[in-house]
Amino acid sequence: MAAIAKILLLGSGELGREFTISAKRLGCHVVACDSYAGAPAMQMADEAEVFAMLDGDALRAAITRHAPDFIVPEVEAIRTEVLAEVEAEGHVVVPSARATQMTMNRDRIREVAAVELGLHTSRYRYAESLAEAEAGAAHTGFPCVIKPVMSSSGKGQSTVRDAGELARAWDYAVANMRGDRRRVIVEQFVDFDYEITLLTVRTRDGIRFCPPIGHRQERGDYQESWQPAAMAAPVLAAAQDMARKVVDNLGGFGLFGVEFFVKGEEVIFSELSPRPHDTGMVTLISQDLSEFDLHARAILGLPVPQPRLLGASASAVILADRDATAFGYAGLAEALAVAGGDIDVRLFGKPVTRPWRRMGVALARAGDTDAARRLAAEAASRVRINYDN
Ligand SMILES: Nc1ncnc2c1ncn2[C@@H]1O[C@H](COP(=O)(O)OP(=O)(O)OP(=O)(O)O)[C@@H](O)[C@H]1O
Ligand SMILES: NCC(=O)N[C@@H]1O[C@H](COP(=O)([O-])[O-])[C@@H](O)[C@H]1O
Ligand SMILES: [Mg+2]
Repeated sequence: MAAIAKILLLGSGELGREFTISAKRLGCHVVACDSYAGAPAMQMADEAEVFAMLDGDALRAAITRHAPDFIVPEVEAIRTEVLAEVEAEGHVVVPSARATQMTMNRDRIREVAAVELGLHTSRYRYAESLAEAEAGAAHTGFPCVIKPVMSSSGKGQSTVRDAGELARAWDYAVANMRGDRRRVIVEQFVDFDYEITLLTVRTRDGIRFCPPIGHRQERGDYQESWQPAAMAAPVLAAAQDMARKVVDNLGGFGLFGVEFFVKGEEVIFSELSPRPHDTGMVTLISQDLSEFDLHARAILGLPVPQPRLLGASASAVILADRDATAFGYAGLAEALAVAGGDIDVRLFGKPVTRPWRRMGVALARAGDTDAARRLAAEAASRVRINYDN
């Protein structure tokens, strides 16, 4: 194999797809894995493997069969105990088996951040029953946010305004949690002014920060993001200091998406991804090196320069609204014709639609972030999904 490195990619969604493109440009061989065939990254990769990554035996078999130089998780739902075992046997897990274990479970990363590192977080309690959730809410006060400790993209998450809504939130969390732990975190609702993702790259030559990314979420899932987010210098410095502490604790090399809420001068750590972040897709148009390029370079031990911002930019998601296997796209030309800035679109090639499933993203670069957000939203709205059934 005349590749510079072999990568086993665990998870093959849109983030893995762009990462695969970045890694392949640098001469890597990529084996893309996920639980279904034809996943976005598989369409770009050298090889594909379909299996349940929470199945420890299947995961270990894939690692043994491919003997990769780097194991690169792309989703959280992975049998991370196996990653810890193979790391101990000499495999390289990106960024580290510890990082994947801590971030797969909200309670574990919360303990690292709030207890071990003493970072400022929202008030919280864990609960394994409705009665414990009620006690948790008594501790946080209302409103509070209930989330399964194992979930992502807002799945199973709800905001509870009063005690009467708790039972429904508990049931919803239990019904939508993944993995095998019936546990939720009850978090104080933070009435933040804005929230950011701070893309933080841990390289052999030290830490690099991308300019902060602002974003807006609905149903716990991201709708639009923009870069740079306007922040006072001391507030950004405080976030950078916290991000540095967390990624140094987790260890390894690669890019992390560290999430914060900001209220006035107060910076509240929320959570992080030890991998490229969905809100960071804006870097596909905003930076000379995207978050995917930075992740690839950091993993491979290549030089990682300070990323350069090319201009104020934004991303806006393109969502499906129903279940379908037969569908097509229209309006791409109209989207790319949006005037007033530089426009681009990514369609992920997902084989089926679901209500709210992210199928693509529109990107825009303009004079300022407000203009970029307007253009990205306009471009996203012009891409239509035509359902045949
Ligand atoms: N305690 C809170 N107070 C106010 N808003 C919150 C709180 N927790 C979560 N949110 C809102 O919900 C969004 C999603 O929450 P969080 O990042 O914890 O979920 P997630 O499922 O891990 O999402 P992702 O995987 O996309 O990062 C946050 O970005 C924020 O907008
Ligand atoms: N917030 C995490 C996130 O955005 N993850 C991205 O979504 C994919 C799953 O999408 P799907 O649910 O449409 O298959 C994941 O594979 C990853 O690329
Ligand atoms: Mg999040």
